[in-house]
Amino acid sequence: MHQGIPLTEEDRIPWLEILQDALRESLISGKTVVLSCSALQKQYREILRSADCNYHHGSFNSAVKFVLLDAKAEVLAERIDKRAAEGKHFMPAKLLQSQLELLQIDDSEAICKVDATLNPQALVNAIKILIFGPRKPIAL
Ligand SMILES: Nc1ncnc2c1ncn2[C@@H]1O[C@H](COP(=O)(O)OP(=O)(O)OP(=O)(O)O)[C@@H](O)[C@H]1O
Ligand SMILES: O=C(O)[C@H](O)[C@@H](O)[C@H](O)[C@H](O)CO
Repeated sequence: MHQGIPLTEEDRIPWLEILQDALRESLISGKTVVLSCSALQKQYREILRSADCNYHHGSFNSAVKFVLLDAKAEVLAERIDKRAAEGKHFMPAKLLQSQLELLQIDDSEAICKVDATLNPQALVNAIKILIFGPRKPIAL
């Protein structure tokens, strides 16, 4: 990617399988974890959902939940350019288009979307509500 060449399926699958193992370990030990991963395609997300030993392929009902940090291409391009200018990241902005072309979200997956232009704390709050539901008022 650093050289401006997108990854291939063959590059991604073994990596996703390593992530699946890491998620499975966390699920088995009862830990709640956040995994940040592009998981652009439905088939990639299925690999991660299968970290839940009870997962039935295609049911989308897994202990592994997905949240899409949703932003327009222009916002993403601006952020990538800024990062590249600071020399902080391996991915050149010219790879953004191929990433967006690969991003495939199927409505039936019911993936939670949050507006990635919110500030980080507002994003965390929104994600917590989507995953765990609203906080219950404390009974007096
Ligand atoms: N909510 C936000 N508001 C404003 N800027 C943000 C926000 N989230 C991220 N950014 C900026 O966008 C850039 C990318 O953010 P970050 O490195 O967290 O993304 P990432 O998805 O983890 O990236 P990658 O997977 O490519 O490493 C950074 O310059 C960061 O400061
Ligand atoms: O599968 C891929 O093509 C990669 O995981 C990418 O998605 C990037 O690494 C990411 O966009 C930058 O963080």
